[in-house]
Amino acid sequence: MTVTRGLEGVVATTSSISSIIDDTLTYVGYNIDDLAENASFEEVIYLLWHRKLPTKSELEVLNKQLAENAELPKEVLDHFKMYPINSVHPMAALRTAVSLLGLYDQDADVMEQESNYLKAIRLQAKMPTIVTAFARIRKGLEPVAPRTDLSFAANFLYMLSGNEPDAIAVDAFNKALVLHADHELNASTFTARVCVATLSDVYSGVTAAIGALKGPLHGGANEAVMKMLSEIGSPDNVESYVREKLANKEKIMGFGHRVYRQGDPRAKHLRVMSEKLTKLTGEPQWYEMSTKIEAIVTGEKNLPPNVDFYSASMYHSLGIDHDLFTPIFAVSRVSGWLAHILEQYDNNRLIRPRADYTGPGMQVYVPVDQRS
Ligand SMILES: CC(=O)SCCNC(=O)CCNC(=O)[C@H](O)C(C)(C)COP(=O)(O)OP(=O)(O)OC[C@H]1O[C@@H](n2cnc3c(N)ncnc32)[C@H](O)[C@@H]1OP(=O)(O)O
Ligand SMILES: O=C([O-])CC(=O)C(=O)O
Repeated sequence: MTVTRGLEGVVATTSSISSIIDDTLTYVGYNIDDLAENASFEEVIYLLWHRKLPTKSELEVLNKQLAENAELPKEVLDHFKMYPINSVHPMAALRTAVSLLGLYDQDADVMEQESNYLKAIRLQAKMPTIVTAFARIRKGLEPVAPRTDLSFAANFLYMLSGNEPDAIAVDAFNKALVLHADHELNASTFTARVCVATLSDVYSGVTAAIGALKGPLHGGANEAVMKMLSEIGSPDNVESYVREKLANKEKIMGFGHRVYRQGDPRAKHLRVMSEKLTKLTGEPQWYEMSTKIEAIVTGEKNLPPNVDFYSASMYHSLGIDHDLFTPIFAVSRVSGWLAHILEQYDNNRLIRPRADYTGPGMQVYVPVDQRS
């Protein structure tokens, strides 16, 4: 057997959702640069789920469906109050809440295409409400109910703070949502597809994907980047901190990628937003530190920053708690997970690779009282 560690380079499925070819990322053939500059996140959701950009009326229907489904069942809100609120990570809370939502969806196990599409809408609509409600409840604040007249990006920021966000914040947050929406067969998307390929339900697929996104080698890296920036504390400390880490063969979070070689095309958009927002908030040191880190890691290791690097300082500048960065990634990426889950159902085959066994050869069972 030939083992490909980490399945590097293995092509495990066909997909018509997003592609990475020669370091260019496209969603259904649209370059990510074009979408980041021009599209609303709602348009991107439609694009990923229907493989075409919506007409005005199609977009209005989707917006209405998302708005109408954003409220959480009371049971889910009450459940948050039972969590060990001061120690639980919001990604664990999100994973649990999505699983719990499945209990209150009577159609959770209905496997028809239309039913699965409607579940996709319900889940996409509720993800921001879960993340923001949990973020408030743990601070002793009441959750803020979703509004039907705000965009997806504006509604998230509104539910988080209780105040209507300004246009600059909404634009930046919308761009971040667009940039994180899908990424071919990344680890969490693959996890979702493996899960539903057993013909398990949509809630199970998304719950599994959240678990995979949580790790610091994947979506959890954005929070880890902010932890690193906070530890470094000032641009003057960057040089010694980074060089010591590299000398100890430790990884610098937010750098490197399994697929991109020249660089992650999403990072430049986040870099621009990080520069703008850190200046606006009077904390340019976060951006300055980030660019210094980039210069050293790129120079020493030839590793460019990935999507998680500049998103950290950008989200920080929006006043968002650091442990909400990865849940925000999930709020966007669930659109991609759901697109892949629906695609998997449409052309399903169980995903079941092999393992090259390296344990002992045949052994004879010895009863427990005869073992030394
Ligand atoms: C949304 C996302 O998931 S984007 C990725 C987010 N993750 C991170 O930012 C975490 C930091 N980066 C990493 O750990 C890796 O680059 C990954 C997980 C993204 C990709 O991993 P892989 O393709 O398996 O590469 P692997 O970890 O084998 O690294 C290859 C070599 O580059 C080095 N390397 C890779 N990333 C880094 C890094 N961030 N800092 C320092 N060295 C690194 C490794 O140490 C290894 O060196 P070696 O060959 O001398 O042992
Ligand atoms: O594709 C990957 O391996 C990780 C990544 O950048 C993403 O999921 O956005």
